[in-house]
Amino acid sequence: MMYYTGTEAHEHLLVVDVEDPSPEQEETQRPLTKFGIRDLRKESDGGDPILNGISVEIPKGVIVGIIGPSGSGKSTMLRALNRLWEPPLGTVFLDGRDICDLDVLTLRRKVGMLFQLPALFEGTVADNIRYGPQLRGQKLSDEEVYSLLKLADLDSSFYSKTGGELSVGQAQRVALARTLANEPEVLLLDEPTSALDPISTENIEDVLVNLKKKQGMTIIMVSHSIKQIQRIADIVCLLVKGEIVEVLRPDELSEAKHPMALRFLQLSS
Ligand SMILES: Nc1ncnc2c1ncn2[C@@H]1O[C@H](COP(=O)(O)OP(=O)(O)OP(=O)(O)O)[C@@H](O)[C@H]1O
Repeated sequence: MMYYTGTEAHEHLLVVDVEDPSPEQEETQRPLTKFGIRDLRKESDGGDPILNGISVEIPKGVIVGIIGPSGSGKSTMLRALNRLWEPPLGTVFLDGRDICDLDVLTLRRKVGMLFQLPALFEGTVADNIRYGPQLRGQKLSDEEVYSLLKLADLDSSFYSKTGGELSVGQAQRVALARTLANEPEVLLLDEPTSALDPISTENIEDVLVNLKKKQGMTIIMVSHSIKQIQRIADIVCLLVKGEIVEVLRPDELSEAKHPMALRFLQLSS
């Protein structure tokens, strides 16, 4: 199924082939663009570009991989999407609305984020999962906690465990379940599996692909692993020196034309 996701005036026009959109998405004729990112710019104190005019349309219900050399601005770009960092220039639109017009807590509920290392709060896994809804005065039932655990591929025995009893991979899945408890529409992931072993990595990748397929979740993931991006992403944005220099499908990476992007891909493969 093809989704045309750009505008004529825009630098990056994407036609994305999305497999298996959920039936709900088909029925509601979903809006095509989740994030519209316009000309994000930031210079370092020395005048070097950190973000050098990032502009891209991010479609709904796809996994977008963000790759590029170290220091190219991947994390900075990601953090701009839920206002963990505010760029001095440029605009981010979520469903067509400038994210600066949204209440920041509402924004962060809609746009959840997961980092490289999971940081769980004190208390049990269930306490962690209940935390976000509780802030809004909502108490999750045991069944709701179990179903969030299941969504993150954890069985019910994790309910009353504490952080100290978990492996890093399990803790990352609990952190994911805690984020999912807020019912986000978008997940931002900053190298979520780089501290995990291959089995835990595969578990997380499976969960992410299921979230996309079953819930139409939009997932934007920074990764250093080209192989991982090739396994799960629908679109790849290649950043070099604060600029998106290529937007490709994972199977087109060898066709990258930008010399530094090509070099990066060759060295990383
Ligand atoms: N608020 C800031 N002020 C000044 N410099 C910053 C700021 N945020 C990031 N930088 C610098 O911008 C550059 C891009 O950083 P960023 O962490 O976004 O890159 P990255 O591509 O995610 O790198 P890595 O792959 O190593 O994690 C780095 O040189 C960083 O030191």
